[in-house]
This record gives sequence, structure tokens and C-alpha cells, in this order.
Amino acid sequence: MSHPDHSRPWTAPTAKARLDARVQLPGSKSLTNRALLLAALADGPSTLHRPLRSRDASIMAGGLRALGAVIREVPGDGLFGPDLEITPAPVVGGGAIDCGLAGTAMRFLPIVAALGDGPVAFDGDPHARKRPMQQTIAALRDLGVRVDADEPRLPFTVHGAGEVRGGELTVDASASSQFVSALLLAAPRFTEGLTLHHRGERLPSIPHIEMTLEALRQRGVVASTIGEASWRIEPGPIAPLDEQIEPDLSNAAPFLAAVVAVGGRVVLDGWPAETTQVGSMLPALLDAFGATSTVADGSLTVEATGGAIPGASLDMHACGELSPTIVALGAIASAPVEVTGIGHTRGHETDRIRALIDNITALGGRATELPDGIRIEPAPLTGGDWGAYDDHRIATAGAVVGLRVPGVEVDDIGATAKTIPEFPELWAAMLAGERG
Ligand SMILES: O=C(O)C1=C[C@@H](OP(=O)(O)O)[C@@H](O)[C@H](O)C1
Ligand SMILES: C=C(OP(=O)(O)O)C(=O)O
Repeated sequence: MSHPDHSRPWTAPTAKARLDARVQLPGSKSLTNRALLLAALADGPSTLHRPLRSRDASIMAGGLRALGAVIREVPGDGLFGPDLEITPAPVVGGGAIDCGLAGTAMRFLPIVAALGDGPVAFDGDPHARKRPMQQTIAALRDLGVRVDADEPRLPFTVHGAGEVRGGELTVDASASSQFVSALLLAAPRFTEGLTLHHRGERLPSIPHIEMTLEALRQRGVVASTIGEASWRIEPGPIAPLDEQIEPDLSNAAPFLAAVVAVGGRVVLDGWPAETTQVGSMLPALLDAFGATSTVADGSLTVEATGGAIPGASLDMHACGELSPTIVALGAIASAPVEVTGIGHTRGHETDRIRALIDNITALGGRATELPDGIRIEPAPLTGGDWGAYDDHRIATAGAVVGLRVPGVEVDDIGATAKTIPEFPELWAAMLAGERG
């Protein structure tokens, strides 16, 4: 698929007719980046079929290469690019890793670097330097690993000493579940494994921790939940695995929300029978907005009338990554919509609560900040600028609003390159009613 120049403002297409489309989406970011990391630490080569190809996935692969792994492209079925073959090697230090804006890279890779034998310098995009990192640095220091950091955030240098003993550790993962996942993923390689406890005011995105545990178990690691917010990873080898990556169900959110906005029907192919992705919550979320979702023969079908969008009050602490799309529906709903449990998304690619409120308000909408969320009151919207703030999900939220509001100009649709570089083409194909 070609990638036109998306550096100029992108006028979100307004839907002219009810949808009738079949959509196929690229691989999951969270599954791809876990599979890459575990393959790099495994005791034999692995192949990933249909991995995600995007900025975050390249950053993870590049970081693992800097730490010694050999990752090469091999021919696949070509749906969204080649497959990847990963050959592990002992973790080496001495390099530098640019984490871009990828939370998975900036939280997961420093723990892998600690297994190596020398310094690894970590940095990222300007906004990455604002994302919460103090728990990564504190956890490494508690594990006896030297970290040089002027501030408790990027940039910093991890000094691997060839071994991490592990044992028992407590972290506060209130700001991101990724602090927990990072430690669990590397823990089979700690001499004593790891007993990890979270102690803090909240724990967001628990399904992503489940995804981490499941990815470990699929590779023969003994990984268990031993309390409300405690986990145990036994030390031992990580088995190689040839795996087909599921489509990114979180990136399905705007495509499926489009049905609620416009009416008609979208069929999403490759819907897994079982999954640890938070996108599995989308059918229930969209049904709360009057849609009807059915799963049959490996596809999800979402249908809706395209009439007035009802109000809803949703606690999204488990699936904050889906909240920008749901807030976008709130902006075009006919009754108040409240999304709570998403205070931690202030530390995502941008402060998502601020970005959504500013964008909706700029179009004439009425959105207000709650201690841990957003409330949107119905108001007529007019076209205007929609800032992406380097955030793929804020950019695609603008696309959803633009389905009903003519003249929504997303300033940087290229932000979608973080996890779905094909977004503008796939969006246009859905609106054209193309059958995939
Ligand atoms: O582990 C992962 O792959 C992710 C965990 C979640 O992070 P938070 O717990 O910071 O929300 C999620 O929002 C992010 O997109 C991906
Ligand atoms: C929060 C997200 O990303 P990251 O992995 O950078 O934290 C996201 O994709 O919604």
C-alpha cells in the first residue's frame, strides 16, 4: 500500500452514505512488541507472521537489534508486509536506543538492557521525555542495577552488569500497567525469577498485564497471578514460538465506531475467537451506543441505524487506549457521555484528556474535565482544526468526528504511523464501501 504525503492537514471525509464495508487491519502493536521481545530472549529462533509494521514496531525491533538480537524480514503472505524472523543472542550493552514515543519500548527495553553487559543510553521524542518513567528507574535500582538519570524520566543510561538476581519487588504502576509488564517479560531471565507486587492508588489496563502473562505462558514460562495485584514469574528458558499476530483490535475502534456515527454495517475480518486484547471490549462498548455486534466465522459485524447517538456513562480504566474513540462518539452524541477511569491517559502520547477537550471545544462542543475523565454535553459542532498532538488515537478520533461534521481538519494524520500507517487509505476504502 502506498503512503501519500500526510504532512499537510487532512480533511476528515464526511460520510455520504451508510457504510457497507469489509475491513482487514494490520497486526496488534501490543502483541507484536511482546512477541519481538520474548523472541529476542528465547533459546531459539522464532518467526512472526503478519507482525505489525509501524513506527512503534520498528522502534522495538531496532532496540532489540541494538541489544544483540538478529531480526530480519522474510516473505510472508504479504497482507501488510513481510514476516519477521528473530534469532536471539546474548544481550549486549554499549549502544543507544531511541524509543520515539513508544511506551512499550521505553518501559520494556530498559529491563532487557539490564540483562546485558554494559551501558545502554535511552532517549525518545520530546514528548517521550514527559511520559512517566520513574517506576522503571526505581525498579531497576531496587533490583541492584545502576541507572544514571538527572531526572526521573528519559533520557537515562542503564548499566547492565551481566546478571539480574530478581527475587521480590514492589512497584507503583498507577501511571501505567507497562511498568508491571516490563518486569514480568524479562523476569524469566532473572536468576531467581520475580515476585512482583503493585502497591498504588489504581492499576490501569489490567488486560495488558494478562496479555503479558499469556505471552509468557505460550512460551513455556511459569507465570501466575498470586494475589490481587501480585504476580510470580519462575526463572527458566523462554521457548521460541512461530506465531501469527492477531489484527490490532484497538485500532479497530475508529472503524467500528464509524458504524455508530454513520449507520450501516462494517465487517471486521480476523476477529479472534479468544484474545487478551482490550479491543475485545468494543462490541459491548458500541452496543452501549445502540449498535448491534455479532461474531461469526472469524469476523465481527457491527450494525447501527446512524440515527441519534444515545448517552452513556462508561468506566474505561481497563481499556483507556479505547477512550479517545469513545470520547469522539460522545462529541457527536445527542445526550451526555461520561468517560471515567482514564486519569492515567494524561501520561500517554499526549495528555489525552486535555487534547480531546481542547479539540472538541475548538469545534464548538461542550467537554469538561473530570478528576479521572471527560464529560461531554450535546452541542452543535462546526468544522475546524483538530490537533493530533503526535497521537495516533487523537488523530483517528478526529476522523470519527469528521464523519458527521464537515470540515474537520486533522493537522497531522501522519501521527497514525505510530501503530497504523495505512490508516488514511483504509479509512477511505471503508467509506467507499470496498469489500476487502
Ligand atoms: O502493554 C501494552 O502494550 C500497553 C498497555 C497500556 O498502557 P497503559 O497501562 O499505560 O495504559 C495501553 O494503553 C498501551 O497502549 C499498550
Ligand atoms: C498508550 C498508547 O501507547 P504506548 O504504547 O505508547 O503507551 C496507545 O497506543 O494508546
